[in-house]
Amino acid sequence: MSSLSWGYEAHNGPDQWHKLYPIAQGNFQSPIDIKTQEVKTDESLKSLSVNYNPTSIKSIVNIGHSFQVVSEDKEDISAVKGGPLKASYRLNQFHFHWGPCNESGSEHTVDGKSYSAELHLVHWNSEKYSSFAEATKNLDGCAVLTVFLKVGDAHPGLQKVVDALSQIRTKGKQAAFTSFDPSSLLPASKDYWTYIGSLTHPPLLECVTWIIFREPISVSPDQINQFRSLLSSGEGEKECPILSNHRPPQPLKGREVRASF
Ligand SMILES: CCCCCOc1ccc(S(N)(=O)=O)cc1
Ligand SMILES: [Zn+2]
Repeated sequence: MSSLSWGYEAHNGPDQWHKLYPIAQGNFQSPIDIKTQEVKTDESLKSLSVNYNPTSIKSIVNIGHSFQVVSEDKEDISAVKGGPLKASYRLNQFHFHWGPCNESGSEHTVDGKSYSAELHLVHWNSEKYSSFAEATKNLDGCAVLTVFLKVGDAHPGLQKVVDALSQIRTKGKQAAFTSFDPSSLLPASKDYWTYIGSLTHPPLLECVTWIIFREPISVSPDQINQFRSLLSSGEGEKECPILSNHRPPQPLKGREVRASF
């Protein structure tokens, strides 16, 4: 596997990543299985303060192994603070992870249960660092808000994202995507679990405060199928759909998982 070609298949997937990214076998890797009987309720955890401004959302891009909705992060337009966070963390992008069928696809699991997909809203500590890339080099650099997706009724907020996917079917394609409020993708309850971990694909840097909402949002089978219609192949190449882009849970290595509820 060359450093440029990591992926999610047998020859270049999660079991191979350690060969080029030894931190894959580190002590603060993500995702994890959340064992609800072992989490510790922390009364001192504050409520999360999520302040997203739709004007910060700029574009949607097919990055080959997934797609991202990119937020303008030159200033604190959309940010999160409070909860376990000691600073304001600026929204950089959000993306999803999914699998080939609805029985699996999330990265984090709860008591061994997978959800069909998982939303990651990626933020970086704009009080201490000057860019996302710089923040990823520090344990307190990043924060990822995570929402589980389960199949059921269609999600109205997600449909705007799904409708844009037809413009970015092949790897490298991007399209304007504006005036979208990422808060529309958050569940009603703000109960969450939190722990310290890593980026879930290379470079797998251990720089993330994970904040995982307990309540999933419902999406329709067709909405998730639209994710699977994205291609990892470029325009004019043999079509290769992105059917799976989730890393399995990693060893907890003694870390504590706290609950806000
Ligand atoms: C220094 C460049 C890093 C590029 C990669 O950035 C990432 C990688 C993984 C995640 S995730 N699945 O853990 O939310 C978020 C952002
Ligand atoms: Zn992710």
